[in-house]
Amino acid sequence: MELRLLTALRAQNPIVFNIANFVTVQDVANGLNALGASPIMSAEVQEAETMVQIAGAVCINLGTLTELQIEQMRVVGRLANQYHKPVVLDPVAVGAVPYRKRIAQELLTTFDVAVIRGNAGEIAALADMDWQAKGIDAGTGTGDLISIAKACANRYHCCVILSGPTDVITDGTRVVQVHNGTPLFQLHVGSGDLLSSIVAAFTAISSDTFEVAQTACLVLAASGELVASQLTADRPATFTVELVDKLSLVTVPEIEAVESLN
Ligand SMILES: Nc1ncnc2c1ncn2[C@@H]1O[C@H](COP(=O)(O)OP(=O)(O)O)[C@@H](O)[C@H]1O
Ligand SMILES: Cc1ncsc1CCOP(=O)(O)O
Ligand SMILES: [Mg+2]
Repeated sequence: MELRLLTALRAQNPIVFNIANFVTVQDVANGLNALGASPIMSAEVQEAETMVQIAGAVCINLGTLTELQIEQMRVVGRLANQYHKPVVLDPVAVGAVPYRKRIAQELLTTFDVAVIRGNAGEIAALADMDWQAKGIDAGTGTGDLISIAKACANRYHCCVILSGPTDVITDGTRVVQVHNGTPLFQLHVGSGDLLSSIVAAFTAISSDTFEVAQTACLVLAASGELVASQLTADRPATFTVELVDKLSLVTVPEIEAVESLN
């Protein structure tokens, strides 16, 4: 685990170009900004090349995809590969909506991604493994999460983050699990979207994708855990606001004091 990467991210303030969804776009922008990255969002394919050129990394989120946005994703993904900018894909609800799964799998043949970040329902769907996803949420299943994450990583030749109560990070061979977090994340729509964009921010400052994926998971999960530990009741709105503040203020020693991974 390389928490020095958080210090480096705050020093470098990398631009993260997000093809976002209209549900959580501002949460993602504010969370990235608070952490120390520099978000930019765009829905116009005509400016795709400039966006990719100025960005340190790209995050493509399928949350509210449209045919127009899918074409933008194709163009941006190819440009990101051309300019050697890492791409993080957030395959929102591909386990619940066959159309989305088809689009995600088509995109994954169109350009290379550094990381796929999704919940169990989404990662299982991309790996064509049994799971019962529920809308945007993980849903339920009996499969082994590490096997599912590895299968996805090996199928698409990238790092995979299977997020949830425990985040499973794998490059298809190596596995690290981050046990930090809080159930309050499940009451905050946009937690996963924010994590995917934070992963992208870290990929902009280090080429060790497996390392940065773990670090990003730890930073967000530990920040949420620290916020939850100070709340006197499960308040979803307060958690959301406090989380953004914590992303701005959290220190490496604070994270080290609570980190739980194996
Ligand atoms: N029950 C939980 N307990 C602790 N942390 C959680 C829990 N559910 C999700 N998280 C955390 O919330 C963040 C978003 O993950 P997840 O909820 O899986 O994404 P999504 O919102 O895309 O379904 C991750 O940092 C994850 O560790
Ligand atoms: C509710 C919803 N619908 C389409 S995208 C979206 C937000 C998903 O956010 P997250 O996956 O981070 O919970
Ligand atoms: Mg999600």
